[in-house]
Amino acid sequence: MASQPHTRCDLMMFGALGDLAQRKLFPALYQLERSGLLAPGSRILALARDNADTAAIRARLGDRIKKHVPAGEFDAAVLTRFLARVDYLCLDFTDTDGYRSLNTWRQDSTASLIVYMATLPSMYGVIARNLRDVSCCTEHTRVVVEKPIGHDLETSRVINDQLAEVFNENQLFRIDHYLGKETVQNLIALRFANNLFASQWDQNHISHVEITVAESVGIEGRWGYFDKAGQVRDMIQNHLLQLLCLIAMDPPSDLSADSIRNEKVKVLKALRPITPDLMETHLVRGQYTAGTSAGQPVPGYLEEDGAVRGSTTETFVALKAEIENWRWSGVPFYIRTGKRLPEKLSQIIIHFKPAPHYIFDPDQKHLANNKLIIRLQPDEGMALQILTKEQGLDKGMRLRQGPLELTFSETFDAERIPDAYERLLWEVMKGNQYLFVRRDEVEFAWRWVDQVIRNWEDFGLHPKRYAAGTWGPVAAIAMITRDGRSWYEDA
Ligand SMILES: NC(=O)C1=CN([C@@H]2O[C@H](COP(=O)(O)OP(=O)(O)OC[C@H]3O[C@@H](n4cnc5c(N)ncnc54)[C@H](OP(=O)(O)O)[C@@H]3O)[C@@H](O)[C@H]2O)C=CC1
Ligand SMILES: O=C1O[C@H](COP(=O)(O)O)[C@@H](O)[C@H](O)[C@H]1O
Repeated sequence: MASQPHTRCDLMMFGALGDLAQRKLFPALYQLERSGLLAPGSRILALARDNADTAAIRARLGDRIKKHVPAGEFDAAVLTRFLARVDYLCLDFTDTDGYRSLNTWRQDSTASLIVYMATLPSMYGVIARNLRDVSCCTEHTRVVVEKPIGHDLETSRVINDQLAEVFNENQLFRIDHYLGKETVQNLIALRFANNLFASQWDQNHISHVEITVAESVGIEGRWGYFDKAGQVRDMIQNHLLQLLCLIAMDPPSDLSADSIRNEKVKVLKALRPITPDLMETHLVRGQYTAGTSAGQPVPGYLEEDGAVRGSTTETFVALKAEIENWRWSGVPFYIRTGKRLPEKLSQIIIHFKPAPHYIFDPDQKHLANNKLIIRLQPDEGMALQILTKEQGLDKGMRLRQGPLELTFSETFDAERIPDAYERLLWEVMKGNQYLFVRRDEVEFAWRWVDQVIRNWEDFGLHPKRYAAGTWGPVAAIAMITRDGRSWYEDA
């Protein structure tokens, strides 16, 4: 991370007492303070509808920050310094007149204004219009909005239109927090700084790609939200498709936001629809039943707090995505993501094709594919599985598979890996949009996801059960096995 604070900012945090703000955003702002990256004079206005004063809200935020920041990174003096920047205003976001107090807080401040909408997407348009009506924003105001943008293409267009009534696209910072993860950004460095990979990155050299984003947690008290979304809307439409784009996109001509986003859009446009005739071979939906997590018994999805009996929402999905373009023709991207899987693990495996002519022991031919394993979380790093000769006089030319290994925490010691939200907030402060999602990306992703959902509904594809603590329904294993492959498991 750059070591200089950027320009002075006034940050308005709508939804300051909500789950995201308390668990992620304020701890991330605290970390920026700790790293000396909040410019002197930068201020934060916490906005929520609790009737409380600034002192009470500072105390509450202090408690939450202490709870969510690792003990070794907590410093009472930093917290005091940080909380001194925070003011609180009680506001119902629908109350237009109440917004005049925002101008009082700004007091003709010349600091850059950042508006963070950490609240329900149905509020985004309301907040935007109210800010405009009291003249609280200018064409320089930066606006951060959270995912999901809508429930489908149509509703996302409504939200995007409402935002566009007030703000230009270059003012909008649509968050996909996976883009803020250090290792996700590393995909760009890996692919475009190393000619070794750049020259091998296509259907001539790669047989298939696997993307796994597994979570061990269940619904975590968000059943009401999650049941309307499901794993495809909650994870595939945004995080997983963004990962796929970063792996599959053509080289951008530079690192500017639009160069990168143009290339990602081309990938989204080239995704093959999963039509009804492909439902049984390309898509598996799952829902967890009671099982275990970290050795403890856990309830099934339909037994969680707030659950409604009979829900057919998926908590797991595995799918085979195909990209219909020159580079990726014939290279399936196997994607799986789910809740209550055995561990938290996000990784991408690039499976290279074998050498054109094999001259070693036929019994070892199954070893012949090189693999690049990119570990996004935890234990961030990369490993290239290569073949070498077994050591020893009696071994002849027996092959052995082993990794060329790069574990970031061991190789680049001491550097703490910043949380995604720290990075993203820092980029908003700098006004850099390259880690944020442009409107057409959101809409092309919805277009693809909408047809997947429409087709499974028409087809009647119900979720298959899997016990909490397992790797999803067996059908997900069958899907890849049918193609003569298997999900990568670390030996
Ligand atoms: N939580 C998470 O881990 C993640 C959340 N997100 C997204 O972030 C956004 C916020 O999510 P989350 O924090 O979980 O949601 P919460 O419901 O916890 O927070 C939303 C906040 O908005 C407030 N709010 C709603 N309507 C009004 C209003 N009219 N006036 C004033 N305040 C209002 C709520 O206040 P009140 O309590 O008084 O109703 C609440 O504090 C959502 O878009 C969500 O999809 C994205 C990724 C992960
Ligand atoms: O956006 C979301 O992401 C989290 C997973 O994020 P991670 O950084 O912990 O991998 C997921 O649990 C949540 O359902 C989803 O809304």
